[in-house]
Amino acid sequence: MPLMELSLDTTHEAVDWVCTLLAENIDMNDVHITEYDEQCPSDQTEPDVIDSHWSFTIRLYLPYDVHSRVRREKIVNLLSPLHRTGIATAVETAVVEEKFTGVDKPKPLVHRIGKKFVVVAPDAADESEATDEIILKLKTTLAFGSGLHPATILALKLLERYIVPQMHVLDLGSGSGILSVAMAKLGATVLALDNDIIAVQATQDAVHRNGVEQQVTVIQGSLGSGSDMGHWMGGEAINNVSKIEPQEAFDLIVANILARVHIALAEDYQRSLRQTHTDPKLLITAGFTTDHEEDVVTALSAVGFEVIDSERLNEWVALAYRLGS
Ligand SMILES: C[S@@+](CC[C@H](N)C(=O)[O-])C[C@H]1O[C@@H](n2cnc3c(N)ncnc32)[C@H](O)[C@@H]1O
Repeated sequence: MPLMELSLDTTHEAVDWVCTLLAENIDMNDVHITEYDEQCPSDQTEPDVIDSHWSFTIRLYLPYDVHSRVRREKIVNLLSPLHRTGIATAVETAVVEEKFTGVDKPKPLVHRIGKKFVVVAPDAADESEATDEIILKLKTTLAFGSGLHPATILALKLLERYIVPQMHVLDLGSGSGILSVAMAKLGATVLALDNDIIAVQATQDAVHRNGVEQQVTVIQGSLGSGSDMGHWMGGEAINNVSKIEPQEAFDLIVANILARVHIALAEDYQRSLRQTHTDPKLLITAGFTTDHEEDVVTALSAVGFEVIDSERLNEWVALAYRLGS
């Protein structure tokens, strides 16, 4: 039976967003994402700037029948705001006999991040990991964090430098669970908090899929005053959000979250880190662009955090801090 193929190109910043919109409406098994620039050698580490505006091609397939036009309209309408704001191309339509007519069948997306992380398809077979590789398997869900967004990439690059085995860490705003799984695979024990139930379920799925249940606890909750902040997309209050009181419990906190949340939680971060004789108290913040950097750093410096490292990709920035004693 013929298929209707819809395709569009999109950016690093928007690819998660496109997937989130699609996941709500169609079976993600019929969606294929390929990196735009396949010339990039697989052992190349992430560049600081991505030159090409378009980073990914997304193709999706629908049955070609009497309902196709309506289905197509729905998807085009869904994605048109992204096209209007210049972060996705218009949707192109073709009727094809089989998937990937006229193009090379995309290989499953394997995305290398930093020196160690490799994001693979959610159902990829368990292969023995090369000693220097850490495999992350993630299902596409409505939760943020496929590993393709710059903020996630930058957070992972800092985590691979600062996580050491036996650390106890907090992942605030765990989304898809990608950072929690990565930290567990680096040897940490993790408390993963998200105030959104969809993200909590996605994190639980990622934890099971990657076999790190022993190391990661997942709770629908937030840290201190973060529990009263409501949903990040709309701000409305959310029920059943547990409040984790800030008390000296963690060796490191990572939060890929909006700048205003980092600013509001500066004191809660500070009170949640524990003193050990040997290790510094560490914080990693991501989720904002350089225009918010000064405000975030000012708020965190005021409670004793000192910037010790950074990662940048286009206008996105992630910072690592040490808390002075
Ligand atoms: C940008 S996503 C990050 C997902 C993932 N950690 C990553 O790095 O890709 C931010 C997540 O924080 C969650 N979030 C936003 N505000 C929050 C708050 N006040 N407390 C807890 N979670 C929050 C959102 O639901 C969302 O899943």
